[in-house]
Amino acid sequence: MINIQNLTFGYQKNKLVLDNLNLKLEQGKIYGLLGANGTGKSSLLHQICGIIFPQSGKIQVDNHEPAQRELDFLKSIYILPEEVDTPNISITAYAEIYSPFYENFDFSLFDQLLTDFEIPKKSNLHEISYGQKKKVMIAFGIATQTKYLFLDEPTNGLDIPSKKQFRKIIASAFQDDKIIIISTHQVRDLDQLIDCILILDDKKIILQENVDDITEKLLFKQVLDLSQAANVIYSEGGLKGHVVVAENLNQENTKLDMELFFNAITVQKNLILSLFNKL
Ligand SMILES: Nc1ncnc2c1ncn2[C@@H]1O[C@H](COP(=O)(O)OP(=O)(O)OP(=O)(O)O)[C@@H](O)[C@H]1O
Repeated sequence: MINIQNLTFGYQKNKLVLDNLNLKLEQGKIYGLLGANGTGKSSLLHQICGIIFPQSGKIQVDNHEPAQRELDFLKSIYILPEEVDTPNISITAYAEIYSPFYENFDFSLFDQLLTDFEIPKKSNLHEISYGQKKKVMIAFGIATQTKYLFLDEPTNGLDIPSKKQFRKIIASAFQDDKIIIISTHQVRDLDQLIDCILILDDKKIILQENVDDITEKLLFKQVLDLSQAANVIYSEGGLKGHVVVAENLNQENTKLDMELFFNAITVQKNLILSLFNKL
């Protein structure tokens, strides 16, 4: 369980990045932390991990306060940073050196994930591409089997087949006792993987909704002509007509289009928040 109360943080005292942010996350869900560039997604994750510390407010991860950096807490959490910085050693050596910290590290799972990503484990970390490095670190993170797994922009640098593989790997590695947070502004990559969406905007989490609850209230569809859709909240025109977000007044069953939803909330923030009783 992660419980954040009135979290306030800034790199400079008079310039807050997060202001009185509240958030409660429960086990068994993959959360998508969405927000525009610079809204503070990484800063939030780094505070939950105890890498940087709040100015005020309280963060609780199970019975730990991250800023205390207790060993039991640090062992239960793995964060893949947005920028990966690796030593000049082989992948095998990396796993041997860094895995002992994680008592449930699964070497055979690590090998399997490297095979899935088509990366020879004898490769040197300085002699593979940025995308390949990122895949090694994703595989390492999953193999740690920590209760908390935070992935900051994990699909940056991954090619399209690898993004697809990433979604598959995360979905199959996920277990009910874990919390995964994937922070990104590349929302399209995460369709079908996320259980609950968190939107960070204006220094706060302005929306926390399960995907099922979003599609109960909103529908996402493609129409040739805008007159074919009622109660439209947001639309985008394209070559094949329009994609729309509309109020779901007749309990239609449609699939969440995360990118469209994110764009809609950027343009129609108050209207969408009011539908979710967040205003
Ligand atoms: N080390 C730092 N020192 C000072 N300011 C920083 C530092 N790191 C981030 N910032 C600022 O804090 C704000 C939030 O940055 P953060 O990296 O948390 O945002 P983000 O939502 O993760 O962005 P992105 O999507 O671009 O990765 C930005 O305005 C950024 O310029």
